Amino acid sequence: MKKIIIVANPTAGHHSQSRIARFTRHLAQAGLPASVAHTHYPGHATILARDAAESGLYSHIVAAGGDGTIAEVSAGMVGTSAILGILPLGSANVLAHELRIPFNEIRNAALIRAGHFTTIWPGYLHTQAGPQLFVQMASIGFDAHIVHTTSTRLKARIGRAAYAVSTLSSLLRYGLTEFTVLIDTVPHRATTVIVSKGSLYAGKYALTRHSAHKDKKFSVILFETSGKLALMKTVLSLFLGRIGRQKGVRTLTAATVQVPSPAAIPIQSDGDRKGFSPACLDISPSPLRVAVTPAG
Ligand SMILES: Nc1ncnc2c1ncn2[C@@H]1O[C@H](COP(=O)(O)OP(=O)(O)OP(=O)(O)O)[C@@H](O)[C@H]1O
Repeated sequence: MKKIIIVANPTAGHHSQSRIARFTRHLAQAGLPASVAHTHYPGHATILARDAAESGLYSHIVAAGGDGTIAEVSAGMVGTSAILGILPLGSANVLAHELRIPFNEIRNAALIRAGHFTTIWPGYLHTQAGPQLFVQMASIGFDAHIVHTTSTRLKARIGRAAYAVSTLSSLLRYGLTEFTVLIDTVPHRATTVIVSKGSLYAGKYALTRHSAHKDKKFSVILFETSGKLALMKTVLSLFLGRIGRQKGVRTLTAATVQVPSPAAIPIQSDGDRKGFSPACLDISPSPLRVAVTPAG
């Protein structure tokens, strides 16, 4: 009989030993023996997930954390037959909202037991630091500056509200730079680019109408605005769910995105800082199986 391993990030926003213990207990009651491996440093989740996938002992590898933990676990198991489970214990948990993963441990354990999964195609971000898998979205420009300047301490204290603080200070301080972005090799000019697999942003805000998780494509949202006032309106429209109708914003579909600019434009993926441009983004050559409810 195959087992379950839970890769838990103790630094994730809503990490909870008691919730993991309850989840493990419910899995055991359903006849699924589960063990827990805690991460000790950034990137450790990839090593733990890779070892688990290569051992062939586990049907499911569960990422207990937020989008950053899910991305690191996914990087270790993408292309294998193991199924990714998600126990949403992060700050924003965008992928979990997107795939309608139960936040309740009892319902989540039942979902793992039922064995349903969907197949998604994650993205890869290539920078000077090497290739890094992302599951939900990456961005270059203003949006990434927010992530770069969000205080880890404040995030630990007030959770997602720390991003609101950083958004306001970034609106005042970020020097908007226009750069060239190649979308499926076609050049465009923008001050920010959001490259998204999903349809949601920062939790449950609507970014696009269509989720591209099951496609070998991204949704690419270009901010063509160059003034601060226009940027403020764009940010407001994002949080009001009206970004699709905002002047100076364009949504395209693509399989590759390149930002050749050597001008050190900030980059983030799945809510974590990922250095600066130049960068290239493409679709993972192998898919990922993710445990979901039949409706998810
Ligand atoms: N033991 C650890 N010590 C320090 N950092 C860690 C450790 N384990 C993982 N990390 C790092 O923590 C980062 C943040 O984790 P994660 O994204 O899951 O939580 P979050 O930021 O609260 O959630 P969300 O992305 O949903 O807002 C990960 O990208 C990972 O690199």
